[in-house]
Amino acid sequence: MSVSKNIYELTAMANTVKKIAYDSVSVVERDATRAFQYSFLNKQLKKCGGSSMWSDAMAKAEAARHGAKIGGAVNQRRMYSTNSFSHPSELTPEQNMLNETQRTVSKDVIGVKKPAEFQMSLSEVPSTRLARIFHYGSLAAGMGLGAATQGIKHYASGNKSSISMKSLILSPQNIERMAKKFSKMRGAALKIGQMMSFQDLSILPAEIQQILLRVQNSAHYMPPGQLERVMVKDLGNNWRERLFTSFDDVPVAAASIGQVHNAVTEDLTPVVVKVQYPGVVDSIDSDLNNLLTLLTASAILPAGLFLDKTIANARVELKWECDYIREAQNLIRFRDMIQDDPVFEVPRVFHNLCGEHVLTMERMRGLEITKGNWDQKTKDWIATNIMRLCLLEIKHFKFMQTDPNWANFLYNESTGKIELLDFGAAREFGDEFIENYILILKAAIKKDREKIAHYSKKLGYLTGLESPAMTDAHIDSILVLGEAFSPIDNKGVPFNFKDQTITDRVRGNVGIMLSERLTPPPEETYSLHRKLSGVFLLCARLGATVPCEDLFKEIIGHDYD
Ligand SMILES: Nc1ncnc2c1ncn2[C@@H]1O[C@H](COP(=O)(O)OP(=O)(O)OP(=O)(O)O)[C@@H](O)[C@H]1O
Repeated sequence: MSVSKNIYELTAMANTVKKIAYDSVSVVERDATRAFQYSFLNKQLKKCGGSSMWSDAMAKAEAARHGAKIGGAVNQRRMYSTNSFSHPSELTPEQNMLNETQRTVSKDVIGVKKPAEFQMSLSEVPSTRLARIFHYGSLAAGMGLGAATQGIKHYASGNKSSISMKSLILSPQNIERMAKKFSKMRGAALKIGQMMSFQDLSILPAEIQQILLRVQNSAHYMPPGQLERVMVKDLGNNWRERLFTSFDDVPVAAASIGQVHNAVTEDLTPVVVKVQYPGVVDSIDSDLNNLLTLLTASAILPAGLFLDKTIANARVELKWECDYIREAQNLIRFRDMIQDDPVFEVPRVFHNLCGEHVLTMERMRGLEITKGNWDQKTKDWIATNIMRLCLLEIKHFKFMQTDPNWANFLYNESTGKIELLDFGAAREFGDEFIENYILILKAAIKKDREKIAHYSKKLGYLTGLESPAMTDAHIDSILVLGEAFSPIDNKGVPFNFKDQTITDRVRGNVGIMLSERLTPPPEETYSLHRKLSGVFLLCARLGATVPCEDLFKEIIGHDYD
């Protein structure tokens, strides 16, 4: 490949870099980023021996024009670049090597970084809209530069094969970059990660799955001053002395919307206090827009996902999650619904210790269900009950805790109960939706393709104008969903999730479903399917055998009544 071809590809790459960055950043950030790109790319191009498309003079002129802003950007970058949480042992040798390379490369640009380490670390949540735009903008620019650097290295090493923009964008360095930035931003970025990891895992590129996993395992929490401001605003001055016997400064969990502290009330009841990160609620809209631009402009997400609808759904759920008053009401409602159930426990809310951004509830003592070293019988019992609860939520409660994150289910060995957490995204389903959805499920367990198509149209899942291939793919995926519950498949034998291939087979149909679907799925199915697939994955993770057919018969019934 000739030098001019290399330069041509680099130019194209640079244009994409600019597009990603420009689409995502504000005007102020844009100027700084542009100057940044010019000088950096110019330097890299010179290093690899190609003739520079941005001459020194041009770079200098740009640098002079934007000098002050560049200085500001570099300083901010230096300041923010010291937060790191990934442990090198979590990464492959190649990733570690690449990270080392990235550190060397980034030295040129942003100053020296601290070595990566995994621990709960303090980091201020960017809380103003401008600060958040800066972070997304710098991420976009960083990713673009990362891609350009990789491309330059590729050609400079004498490699003549061409390389796709997508593989450059999804380089290990950029994955690391995104995981770190999303963890710092928290809020929308983290939540989207969580949502997608259950809902759309099968259709996301493996690299994105890797980011989501990393982001979910991150552990940043607010510095004391930021925490104090939120607490004073909601609970008043001297809240600590007035309301608690003790309050642990270091949280036990730092999640997407808030962090969770152990505390003890005045009457010595152990509680947890969930404190929301400031600015998270106000930035949902702009964060989501920035994320959407970043992911689509960089071609990271595949086309045809009805992404707008997914994001619109995420927007609603995120706003729910930030509404701690709504979450408290959900906790009370769910606690009431399961009060006679011998298996489940929902924490009690302490109204006098709550506010708009502070939610105090009874501290549960169980252990996350995937973390205990229990015998298979206990695991089967846990999985069976979680599946039972899911069917109860559909048929009887018409109200569902829709976040199937494994951390939201605890098993308390001493009480023999399963404790349920996180009702932020709990939601109601209308009678009509549930009625039609159940009819689809019933048709699925009877393998009645015509009825699946019929009720899918009624529910708005199909328009009736789809290609036969699309209709077949849709019906096949619904049939797969019903398999665990079907008397035809199971004949009274409990379903073994250890050997199931359900998730893989649904994945097989996804390509055609996405490219040929004419209408986005009904809004309710986003959270419902997230929950269902989460419960399936959970049962698989526990290697459980679950009498799904019996549970379905008992709770939902097999007949079209
Ligand atoms: N009542 C409780 N008792 C004990 N631990 C709790 C309780 N509530 C929350 N936690 C701990 O805090 C973690 C985060 O809480 P929760 O899931 O409610 O917050 P969140 O902001 O909705 O988190 P995420 O973004 O992960 O969904 C839980 O996984 C659990 O470890």
